[in-house]
Parts: sequence; structure tokens; C-alpha cells
Amino acid sequence: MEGLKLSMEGIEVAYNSDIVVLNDVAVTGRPGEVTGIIGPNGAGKSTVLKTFFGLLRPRKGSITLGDQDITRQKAFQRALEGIAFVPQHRSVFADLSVRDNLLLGCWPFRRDKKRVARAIESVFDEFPVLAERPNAAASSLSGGQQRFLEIARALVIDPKVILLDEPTAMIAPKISKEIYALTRSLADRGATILLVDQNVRSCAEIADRLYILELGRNKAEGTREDFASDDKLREMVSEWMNYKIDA
Ligand SMILES: Nc1ncnc2c1ncn2[C@@H]1O[C@H](COP(=O)(O)OP(=O)(O)OP(=O)(O)O)[C@@H](O)[C@H]1O
Repeated sequence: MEGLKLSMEGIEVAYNSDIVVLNDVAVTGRPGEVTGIIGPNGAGKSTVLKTFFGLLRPRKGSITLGDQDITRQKAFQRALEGIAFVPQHRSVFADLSVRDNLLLGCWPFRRDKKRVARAIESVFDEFPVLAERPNAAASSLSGGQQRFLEIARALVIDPKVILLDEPTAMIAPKISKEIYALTRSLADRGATILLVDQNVRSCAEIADRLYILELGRNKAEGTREDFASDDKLREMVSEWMNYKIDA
């Protein structure tokens, strides 16, 4: 996997034209790193990921992927550039089979049959639990397996950047652990990971870098080392540690 730097600078986003939810926000994800985005409910964490993916249009600011300005690109173009998004809420097609859900993830390159076959084979290698049941309806899978299917569907494009919005919300602790291990391993293989998480402790454990957002603004940021050595940053995170644990 080859990652690319994904960056937003001076981003302002408003819902319904006047409710500003991101105000001059700057966030950068780097290849080979997990970048955690934490903060209270309503801080704007999900909005940051949606804006990175092109689902929301910023009123101000710019977004760059590698050295390319993608601020005006639509979501499907960003998918073709290698940005994958796993949204917070359940997004499998319940009545479709595991394989068909994965094939839908291959939509951007559907005409390249060889690539489609390779992509499906590769995610089946990564997720044996899905490979065992390619024809099962997605709705027949457990909650954890459906989450794996959502992640697998994002991986078929062989992404450079993966945006994960609370991947372990409502997921049992054992599976959550596997999801965190997979997240770390994707970064170790070179991908750029941006992880929004309410489980601050787990997020801080696997992240190389953390951003803290509050009320739609950057509150603090730093590398794992910064957070370990700077008392103020450490205090800020420990305040959040027990804030909300999903599982
Ligand atoms: N579709 C929408 N229309 C209007 N306001 C919205 C919409 N989606 C989110 N908001 C508002 O934008 C703000 C930021 O929401 P966002 O979901 O990005 O926060 P978050 O930090 O991800 O919080 P949570 O942890 O609750 O998911 C909140 O005040 C929220 O009420």
C-alpha cells in the first residue's frame, strides 16, 4: 500500500448555509501514520471526514492530496484518486451478498475485470471470515462481521488514504481489538489513516498523531511523543480518556 498526504487548511464548513460547524480547521494525515481525531460530541469530527471525502463543500479553505489541490473534486473523483471512506453508520447493502457488496466497492474501476478479480481475492485473503461466506446476505452477518465487510469494501480500491469514522462504535470489545489491530497494520503497510474515535484511550494507543477538536475548531495537536512529553497535552487527553467508551 502506498499512502499519500491528505491535508485541509483554513476550512470553513456550514450546514444549512448559516450554521458554521468547522471554523478555520487544519488537519493533516500522513503516509504510514494513524492520525486520530478526538473531541466532544458535536465538535465536528465526522464533518472533517465528510469534507475530506467531498460529501460537504467547504466555504473557505483548501484540501490537498499529495501535491494536488482536490478542493473542488467530487466524492467519486476522490475515490478514484484513492481516498476511501467508512462512514459511522451501518452502510452495507443488507439484502445483497457479501461478494456483491464488495463488487459495488469496485464500481470506480468496474470495466477492468482483472483488477476487480484481484481486488476481491485480496480482501478475501485479508478477511477469511468473509471469504468463508461469499454468498451470504450481508444482513445474516453479525454486527462485527458487517463492520469488517464495510472496511473490506473500502479496501477494494487499494486506497492511499482511509477515513474511518468511529469504526468500533457499537462493536463488541473482542472485534474492536481486531479492528484497531487492522487499522494499525494498514498504516504500517504504508496507508494514510484518519481515525475519528470516541474511544479516546484506544485511539491514543494506536495513533502516531492526535488532533483535538472543540466546537468546530482546532484545540490542540501533536505527535505521540508530544503527548507523552508535554504535560499540558497529556492532561488534555487524560481529561478525555474516560469521556465515553463505546464498547
Ligand atoms: N446534516 C446536518 N445538518 C445540520 N447540522 C448538522 C448536520 N450534521 C451535523 N450537524 C451539526 O454539526 C456539528 C458537528 O457535527 P459532527 O457530527 O461533525 O460532530 P462530531 O464531532 O463527529 O460529533 P459526534 O461525536 O456526535 O459524532 C454538530 O453541532 C451537529 O449537530
